[in-house]
Amino acid sequence: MTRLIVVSNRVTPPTADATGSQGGLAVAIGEALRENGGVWFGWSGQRVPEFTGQVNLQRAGGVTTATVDLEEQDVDEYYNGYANKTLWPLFHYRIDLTEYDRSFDAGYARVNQRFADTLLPIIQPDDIIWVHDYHLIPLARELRARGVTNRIGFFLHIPWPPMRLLATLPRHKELVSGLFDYDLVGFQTHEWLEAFCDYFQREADAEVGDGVMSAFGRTVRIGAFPIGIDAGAFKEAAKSAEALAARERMRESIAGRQMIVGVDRLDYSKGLEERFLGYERFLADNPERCQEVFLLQIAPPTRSEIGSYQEIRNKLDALSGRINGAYAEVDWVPLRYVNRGYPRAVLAGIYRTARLGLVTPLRDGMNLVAKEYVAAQDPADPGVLVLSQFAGAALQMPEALLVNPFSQEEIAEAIAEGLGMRKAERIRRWEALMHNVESCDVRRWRDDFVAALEAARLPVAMRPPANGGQAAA
Ligand SMILES: O=P(O)(O)OC[C@H]1O[C@H](O[C@H]2O[C@H](CO)[C@@H](O)[C@H](O)[C@H]2O)[C@H](O)[C@@H](O)[C@@H]1O
Ligand SMILES: O=c1ccn([C@@H]2O[C@H](COP(=O)(O)OP(=O)(O)O)[C@@H](O)[C@H]2O)c(=O)[nH]1
Repeated sequence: MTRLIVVSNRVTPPTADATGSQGGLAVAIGEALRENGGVWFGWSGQRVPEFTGQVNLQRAGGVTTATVDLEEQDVDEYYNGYANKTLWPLFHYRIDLTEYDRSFDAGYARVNQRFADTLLPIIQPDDIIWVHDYHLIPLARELRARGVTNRIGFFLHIPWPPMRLLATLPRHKELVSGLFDYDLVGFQTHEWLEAFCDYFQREADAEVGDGVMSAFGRTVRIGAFPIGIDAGAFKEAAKSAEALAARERMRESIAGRQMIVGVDRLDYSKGLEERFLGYERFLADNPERCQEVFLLQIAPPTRSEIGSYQEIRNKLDALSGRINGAYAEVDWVPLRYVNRGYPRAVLAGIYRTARLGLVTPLRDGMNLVAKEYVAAQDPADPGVLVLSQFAGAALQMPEALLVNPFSQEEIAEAIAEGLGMRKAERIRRWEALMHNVESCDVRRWRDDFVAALEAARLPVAMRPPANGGQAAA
């Protein structure tokens, strides 16, 4: 039987959910592998004085993980450096925050080589290999150089930037041409897929056909595969004992008010500063209503060794203090700003209690929180989703109140509209949103990608379309 090997920077076993520290990629991969078997390979998250290449195999929650520790310099140059100081801001259109440093390039190349060396003995002839995200763009090239002929697919969880932004990256073509060593390259949306094609057409005279692109003498399959959640499990999680306890706790503290909720890693791409300003505008514009409302913002710190993340945290500390200082009363604070993570079952209970889900990233590959908020709602009395038009999820969720997250006015108006929305309208919108969350779930994402990867070397006439989510996106 074909075995699936998933490779991502971080490997978070399913048991880690108790800490609430998972990002969306970890959540989605855990769910995908639990059913299929296979191995999840990547960094353990541990730092050691010297890289040994020793692989730690573990089985937890139905998933086999194979992890390696990285040395301090690797973490600095590869994870904090090239991945998160260079590629992350650049791919989220933030060239003002992008740092270019040759030592980062070297560390990034070294870790990709180390991943290839340690993964090599695990690979069996019929395995298909699925590589995730911007940390590992050169991995297929490294594996091919070591003689690996298995099918290898790549999925980018974050946006693909416009050509003119990508061109600001030193040696950009050298980096991204590595994607032609994969058999299939997938994106969250057609918008990112188009930007990808545009780059190679302009920079490498690529030819784009039906689900394929040719350049550098090679042809790669391409497609859009929007990631989803395990909607059924999340719906159930919202009714679990943990969720019920969270709802009870929230109900007491809400004291009859309407709760707005935001849940995001503390990342500048999530638009938290603009969100707080939009909410402040709502408070200023609606003095008669504001004490009936509060915003709960859950924002676990992330990548906190990086200066731009320390800066956004400082800004949000100051801004939340300013808003509460200006508006709070002895028995009410407008903004509950919480810098810690919660398990998803607890989040499910919190989402269900909130009248409004506020999801306003400035740029986001997909955004699973938007889908989780919808899945957790009570069908008979659902809340309203306010969603940034710049999240990948917006293409699939047009029934949300879509906003430009850079506009304080639009955020303030959407909050007012959402809080005042009549039940019939809330139900109508929620049913349409839920239909999409359920039909484009994490299983469909996995099945579509894996089927396209399995078929990647078939003659064109025998291939299924490599456009998994096209109809839904
Ligand atoms: O591993 P970290 O550095 O702590 O970051 C967590 C993850 O963040 C990013 O998630 C992306 O994937 C989500 C699922 O596809 C998507 O909904 C979201 O829009 C993306 O930002 C990152 O891409 C992952 O590699 C990280 O693991
Ligand atoms: O305290 C928290 C905050 C977030 N999450 C989960 O982390 C994921 C965030 O995924 P998303 O795609 O929204 O953004 P990312 O962090 O991957 O950029 C979602 O599944 C959240 O439920 C969590 O488990 N606990």
